[in-house]
Amino acid sequence: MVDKRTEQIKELLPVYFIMGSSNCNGRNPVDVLEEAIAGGITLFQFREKGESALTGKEKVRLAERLQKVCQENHIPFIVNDDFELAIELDADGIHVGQDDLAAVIIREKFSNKILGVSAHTIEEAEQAIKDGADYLGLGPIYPTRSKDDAEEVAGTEIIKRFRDHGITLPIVGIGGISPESAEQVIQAGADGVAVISSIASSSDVEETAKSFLRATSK
Ligand SMILES: C=C1C=NC(C(F)(F)F)=NC1=N
Ligand SMILES: [Mg+2]
Repeated sequence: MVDKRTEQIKELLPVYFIMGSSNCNGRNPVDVLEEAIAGGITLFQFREKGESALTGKEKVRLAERLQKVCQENHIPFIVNDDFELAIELDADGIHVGQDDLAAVIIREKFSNKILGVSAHTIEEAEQAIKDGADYLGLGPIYPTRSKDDAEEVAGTEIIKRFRDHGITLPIVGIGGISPESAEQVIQAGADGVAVISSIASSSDVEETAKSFLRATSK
């Protein structure tokens, strides 16, 4: 059964750029996002994390500025973890991990929005599907420098295993993915790659985003 919602979500996942102020090497995150969009990213997640992360009003103001760039370019704006912020901004969706607010609660309050869930086991994936998740984030596929409390490196094997188990929900791989390794992530059965530092800290953000788009176009 070809589900329309699933197809719509799959079209958003090929190059899923994730970023916060700490990923931009001191550059203006608005410029970085504009360049990434010019390079063809298909989805954006605001993830303000790390010791230098903005908080309170400053975080909201940056989120609003990045959301505006996304709206001007018809790129959905997803918020990581922070449900209050997602509601306050009327974001297009939210991404939560296993230690964040339960997906089932979010699904109730944030009904027709995009809901992404990080999963490391088949059980977590099946629970997320029951809770109404639109896509799963699987990883870290390769060693990552963007998340200091990442689970152990899974390799593209995790994607194959979930697909072989019969998980058909859209999947995006995350963790240390480069333009060179992106194709293997797609070949393993993912619908896209989620990228933080390879794009955000690139010396040519637009070109790097373009190379991911080429690597993930089926
Ligand atoms: C920890 C994360 C894992 N996966 C994803 C996504 F790529 F969106 F699925 N985002 C996160 N913030
Ligand atoms: Mg989280």
